[in-house]
Amino acid sequence: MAQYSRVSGTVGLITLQNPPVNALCAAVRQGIVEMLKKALSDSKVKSVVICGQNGIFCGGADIKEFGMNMSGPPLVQVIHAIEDANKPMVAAIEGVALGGGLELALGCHYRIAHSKARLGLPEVILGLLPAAGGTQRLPRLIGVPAALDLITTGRHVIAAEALQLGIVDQVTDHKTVDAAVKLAQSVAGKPLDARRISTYPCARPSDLDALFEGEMQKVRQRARGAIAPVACVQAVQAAATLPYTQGIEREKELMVTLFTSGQARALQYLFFSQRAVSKWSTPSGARWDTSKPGPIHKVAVIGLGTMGRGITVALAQTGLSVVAVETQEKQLMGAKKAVSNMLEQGAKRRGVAPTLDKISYSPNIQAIADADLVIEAVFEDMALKKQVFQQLAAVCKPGTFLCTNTSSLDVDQLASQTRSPELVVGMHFFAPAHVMKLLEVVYGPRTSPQAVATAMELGKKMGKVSVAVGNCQGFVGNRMLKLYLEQAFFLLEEGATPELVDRALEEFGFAMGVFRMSDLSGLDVGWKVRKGLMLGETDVSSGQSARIRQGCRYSPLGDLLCEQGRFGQKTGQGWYQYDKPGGRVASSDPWLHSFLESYRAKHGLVARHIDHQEVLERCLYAMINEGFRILEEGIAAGPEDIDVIYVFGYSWPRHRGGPMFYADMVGLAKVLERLEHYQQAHPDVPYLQPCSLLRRLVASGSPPIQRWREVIKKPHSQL
Ligand SMILES: CCCCCCCCCCCCC[C@H](O)CC(=O)SCCNC(=O)CCNC(=O)[C@H](O)C(C)(C)COP(=O)(O)OP(=O)(O)OC[C@H]1O[C@@H](n2cnc3c(N)ncnc32)[C@H](O)[C@@H]1OP(=O)(O)O
Ligand SMILES: NC(=O)c1ccc[n+]([C@@H]2O[C@H](COP(=O)([O-])OP(=O)(O)OC[C@H]3O[C@@H](n4cnc5c(N)ncnc54)[C@H](O)[C@@H]3O)[C@@H](O)[C@H]2O)c1
Repeated sequence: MAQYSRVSGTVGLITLQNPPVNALCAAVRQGIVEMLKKALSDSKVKSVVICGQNGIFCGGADIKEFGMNMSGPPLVQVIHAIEDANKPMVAAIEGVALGGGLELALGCHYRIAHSKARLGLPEVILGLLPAAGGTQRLPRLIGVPAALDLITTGRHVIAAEALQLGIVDQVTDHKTVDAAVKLAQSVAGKPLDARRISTYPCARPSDLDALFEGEMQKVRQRARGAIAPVACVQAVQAAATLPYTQGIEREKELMVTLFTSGQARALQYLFFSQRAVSKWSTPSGARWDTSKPGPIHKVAVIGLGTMGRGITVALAQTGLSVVAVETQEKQLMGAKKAVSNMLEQGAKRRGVAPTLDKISYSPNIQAIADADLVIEAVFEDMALKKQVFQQLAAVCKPGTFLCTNTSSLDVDQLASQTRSPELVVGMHFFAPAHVMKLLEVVYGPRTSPQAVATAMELGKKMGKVSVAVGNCQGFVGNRMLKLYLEQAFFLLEEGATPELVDRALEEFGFAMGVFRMSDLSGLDVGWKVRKGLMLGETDVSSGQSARIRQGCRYSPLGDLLCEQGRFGQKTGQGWYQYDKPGGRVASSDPWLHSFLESYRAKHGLVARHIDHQEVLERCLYAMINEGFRILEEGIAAGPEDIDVIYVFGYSWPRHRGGPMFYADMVGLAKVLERLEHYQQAHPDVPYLQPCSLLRRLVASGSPPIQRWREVIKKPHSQL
């Protein structure tokens, strides 16, 4: 777990050994203490280097230990022992020094990093703070403003920036351990008092109070209810205002609060879920570790509207050759300009050269003949997409993977237009496609394991968090979203306002409530989909109410707004009003309120008081119930898949872990009880009927989310 050797005669070398990232588990901490004793008691050793095996210094505390009883020496004490050492201690940083790993390095008297190394204190992303002295040492080393930035955002810096900030003393392009040994030799015997960071005074900017007040305001606004960023500011404030020993006590006190919070559990669950989804499997037995992706060098994109443009940018940024096809001349011209702009802006931000030469454009589908993979992104129209897939089958070379970016249409129907349905797979990107991290990879019953593996691998290369899901209407994300939106419409019918619904959801942690979000994405998008499903038009001849479609409750409110030309921000009016078409600042619209009143009067609806709790329960539990159906049908392999989709694709607040994790936190019995309540109150909404998987989980004693898969797998007859 930690190895000791003597190198170059006088340098003790302690190597952390805990693959894959040398996390500081109990055995590693114990190992460091023992090896340090050895080094300090070896009279031949004049200085000591600490490094990590396999080119990685240290990924921090062992996150897997957090849910368990902690044993072994506490990290804070291990780091104090290093700092107190009477021989120079040098950290040789390769790969990463993150969290506790960087804190360990800050306990050393000198730090040298490889030029490609990344350093950071990302604890805030796990709902924690750097509690092994990081909040006290970093501000003393690099100043309060820079430390606040790193600790509250958790961002990683590369070695050059670390050097500039003063976190490391040297950067090397050569073998880091060799350079560290040289440094260790050069400082042997030198006094160490001025090298112990905990003894440094913390430089206080003159406007300290104003600085912390401003930072606190900024962080609270960004945090949307997350408590860790706020605690990070409080801990740094302690560094700036208290002596080190008191500061470290404050750090611990704040950490205990965070450590035992549901938010830290949610964020750590998300950390492992994000990694777990890449280890995909399908009900037919295909798996990530037995399915080999096909080689992809050239990708074609068909249709250069909103999505096609973003996908083209994301592919070119990955370094792949792209052939982009658009049949409308004007769209093609616009796309060329827009894609080039996006690439140039992105390259400027990242300090690299734009990859414009990776893309060729054509109005002709024949241009894609030698592509290895095609992503279709034409209008959401089944007839058109079928036609495009027939063309693809005729034009593409044998073995080309054919992907669709459809957001809800049946991938199997498209596969059936081709001679090789096993090569067809959904690649559902989210807008804007070059920014949003989520990719749903949609497999049908005939999709080959290789096609899934290829789409997942391509997503990974593009920097996406890819989740493999089964084929059904709306897949996972949009299928659940539909019910969330519908409940919000029903709440308006029953007496709520868009402002009330949005406030409840924003207080919960969503960046935007459902109505502000709809205005941003355009009300016409959902209207088109509903018309496609024949939900958006009243069949007057049937004599049925406009509020009943296909035998179930339906709210035509969104359709009525679209019929008035109110498409949201793009037209300057939607659920809110804007100062001009394209305006971004939403304000309440008296027209909308009187429209809702007349609508209710017309349909004999009496407005009642609706509180935030009901908004959350109606919108979120309806969606969660659908999540259980999705799990029961095997459309998603586990709750982690759904939660990752919601956090990365639908801005679900990260500190709440995702909808299924939230259900676990609330308590499955409570979710079931409230769904039963709402189902009785709204018998015309069949999907409020609690899903049988939810009932089975409650009947099995509501096991924690990590054990749901066991219940999902059990045949229903065992109820
Ligand atoms: C009663 C209450 C008392 C409370 C008292 C509280 C006092 C507690 C005092 C504790 C003091 C600790 C203080 C410290 O400040 C806390 C921390 O250090 S938290 C950890 C901070 N570090 C991180 O957040 C880094 C996380 N990791 C990464 O960002 C990346 O993994 C990486 C290191 C950049 C590597 O990325 P990749 O190469 O892409 O690889 P993967 O991400 O796929 O990871 C590979 C594999 O490793 C697992 N893993 C990674 N990091 C850790 C880790 N820190 N601990 C455990 N496991 C880790 C990862 O899960 C992958 O495994 P898999 O999931 O695939 O099996
Ligand atoms: N817009 C979104 O937020 C979003 C998000 C995820 C998925 N999607 C899906 O992505 C697809 C595209 O959506 P969009 O919003 O980019 O549409 P869009 O209307 O912006 O663009 C579609 C483009 O396809 C072009 N086109 C039509 N027929 C063509 C053909 N035969 N060959 C080449 N080009 C053709 C059109 O000229 C147009 O430029 C749809 O399936 C949609 O459901 C959209």
